[in-house]
Amino acid sequence: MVEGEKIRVVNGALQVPDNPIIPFIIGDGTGPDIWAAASRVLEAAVERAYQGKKKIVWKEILAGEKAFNLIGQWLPQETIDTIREYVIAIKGPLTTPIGGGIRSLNVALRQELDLYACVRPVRYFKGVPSPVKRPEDTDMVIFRENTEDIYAGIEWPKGSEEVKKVIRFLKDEMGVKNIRFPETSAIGIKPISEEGSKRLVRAAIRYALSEGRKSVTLVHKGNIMKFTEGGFKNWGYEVAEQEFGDHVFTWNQYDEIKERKGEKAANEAQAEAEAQGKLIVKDVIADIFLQQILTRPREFDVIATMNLNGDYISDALAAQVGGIGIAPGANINYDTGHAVFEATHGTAPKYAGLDKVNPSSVLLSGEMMLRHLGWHEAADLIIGAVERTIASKIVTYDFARLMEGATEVKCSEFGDALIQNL
Ligand SMILES: NC(=O)C1=CN([C@@H]2O[C@H](COP(=O)(O)OP(=O)(O)OC[C@H]3O[C@@H](n4cnc5c(N)ncnc54)[C@H](OP(=O)(O)O)[C@@H]3O)[C@@H](O)[C@H]2O)C=CC1
Ligand SMILES: O=C(O)CCC(=O)C(=O)O
Ligand SMILES: [Mg+2]
Repeated sequence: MVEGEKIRVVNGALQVPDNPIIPFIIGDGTGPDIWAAASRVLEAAVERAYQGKKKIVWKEILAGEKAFNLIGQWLPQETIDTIREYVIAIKGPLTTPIGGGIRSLNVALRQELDLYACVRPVRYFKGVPSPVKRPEDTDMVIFRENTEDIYAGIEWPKGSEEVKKVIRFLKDEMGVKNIRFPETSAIGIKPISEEGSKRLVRAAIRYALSEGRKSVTLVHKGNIMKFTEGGFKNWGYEVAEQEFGDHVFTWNQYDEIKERKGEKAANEAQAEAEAQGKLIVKDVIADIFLQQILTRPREFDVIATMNLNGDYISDALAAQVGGIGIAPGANINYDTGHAVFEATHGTAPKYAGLDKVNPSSVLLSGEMMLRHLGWHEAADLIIGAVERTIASKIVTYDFARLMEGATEVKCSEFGDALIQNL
């Protein structure tokens, strides 16, 4: 019998008791190692911040290999129902086989619970080894659409009756002539909707305004995928202009002024908007964006993008501030209040059970969770502990191999060091 109380959503706001029950999924591969270390740090931070007045009551829920081995199901309905009931959860990584087998359980959870925003902050901790000269210039928050795009999993394999039917339909009824090798093509579908795009961009803009961020950049490949990724860009500007009015200035507005009054007037309008502290909503094509985050990261702040772009961008940006070992995230539905916190990285199978990898990503996902609950004091303690531990050069293998004079410690020992530094 688990003691504790449920978190509730009342009139759109989270009501967090002092002893909230928080379901967790331990995860596959390195999941058990990082969860063991991170959960101890989270508990210690809460204890230190509130001296027993607040306490998390963990409730394990099953998914992935553990669920399959115990009850023969990869993602039990009970797990989804429990997260729905308890509102907030945290999870370790889950394995997805490549080229066949089950579809991603991570994606399934996001879709089942309609956790439409994958929020991944990317910030630098002093002392972390990085491949770029000024890693501190990278300070961005990715808002990745989490329920649509090719992650909808609508695809058919080469040679199947289904793919033959789809190709026949495309050729005979839709007049499609440019499937280069129809006999040997697999086909996938990319749904991108106005609702899905708008709710994601809306969340990104609200976040940017509430956090005093300077810009939201819509990242897309709308030059090639005109109606899907191009639609995302257009709907993004629409939501910015129609719903946030005077609080924003968009590059769409810039273009309109430029067309009517010339470039000088458009530049002046943007400069005035910036001087007034308005949020700049701009867009960039995804390929050049991947260059510019390296060459001029200071120009980017909050990023709003679709599912696949967001997946690539998350790992690329994580590298700039020290890698996937220190890359947290959250999957959030801002309308229902449901949120599942999880690291950006996967199961890192070659390190499973070695007590080796960096637990910081799942720990910092927990730190995001504490902030989400309004437990800022405990969250601040964790940030301080990460800063101090890295400054003392006590680090896991991923940082140690790139640092001079570092003491390499195990995953669990890094957890111990963090607790000492709380
Ligand atoms: N949300 C989720 O649950 C996710 C699940 N996955 C799944 O995970 C599985 C493995 O995916 P893969 O592509 O190998 O990606 P992973 O992120 O699991 O691992 C790739 C590499 O990243 C580094 N890494 C990962 N985690 C850590 C950590 N905690 N500390 C330090 N370094 C770390 C390691 O680098 P190095 O080798 O340099 O030491 C590792 O070999 C797949 O089944 C995939 O589908 C993937 C992403 C997210
Ligand atoms: O579901 C998976 O296996 C991969 C997910 C992923 O890469 C991500 O969420 O960033
Ligand atoms: Mg990924």
